[in-house]
Amino acid sequence: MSGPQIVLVGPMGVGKTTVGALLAERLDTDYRDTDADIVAAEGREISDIFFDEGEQHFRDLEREAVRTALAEHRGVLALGGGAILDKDTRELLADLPVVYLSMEANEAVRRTGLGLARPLLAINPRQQWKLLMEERRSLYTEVARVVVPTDERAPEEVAEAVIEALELGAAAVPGADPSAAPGKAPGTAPGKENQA
Ligand SMILES: Nc1ncnc2c1ncn2[C@@H]1O[C@H](COP(=O)(O)OP(=O)(O)O)[C@@H](O)[C@H]1O
Ligand SMILES: O=C(O)C1=C[C@@H](OP(=O)(O)O)[C@@H](O)[C@H](O)C1
Ligand SMILES: [Mg+2]
Repeated sequence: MSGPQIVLVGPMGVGKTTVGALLAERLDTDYRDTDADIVAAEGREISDIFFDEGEQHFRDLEREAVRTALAEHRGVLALGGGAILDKDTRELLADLPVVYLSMEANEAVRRTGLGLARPLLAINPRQQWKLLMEERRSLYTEVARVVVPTDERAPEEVAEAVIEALELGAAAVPGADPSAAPGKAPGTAPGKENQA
């Protein structure tokens, strides 16, 4: 199958970057993060791009970064939290092993903390996070094959739950034949039965 082995989506601070790197290590594959790709290509921090040129310019860069990464990368890929706002991106994600990492609002505020690294949460983070989730929750669910809640789970436990949810366990065992691992039917709508 072409495309990344795992694509992580979910809100800011849920742990896509942290868990993505752990997953790549566990699965002995490469890790890539579209936020990092944008920072490297532009030579500037995301907060500077937001403040200097505005969110829409960032979204344009993000759409291209996601398209390129989906075409090139075969390991674990983490997207920025707002990447799924773009319809073309959502279409590209159809039938890929997309995992929605979810969490509750209290945990989100704890994990993102104060600071300017995430410009959309720079002012009134709790209310902003709630508003963003009202807009985005159904989009994360739409693109995801499985949902993995992260509340009260350490990053290593989240990584383990992702591997179980995608039934990649055999691939994590040295010497095992990954092609023997059963896969979920592509496009399965995530409901309770797909929560890990
Ligand atoms: N499962 C977890 N439990 C507690 N803290 C976490 C967990 N996953 C990530 N974090 C912390 O939350 C913050 C945001 O994580 P990050 O991986 O950057 O999220 P994202 O890429 O989804 O925005 C980091 O400080 C990270 O150490
Ligand atoms: O949700 C968003 O709109 C954003 C999420 C961020 O990535 P993380 O989800 O990795 O924090 C980053 O792309 C930018 O600050 C915008
Ligand atoms: Mg991130």
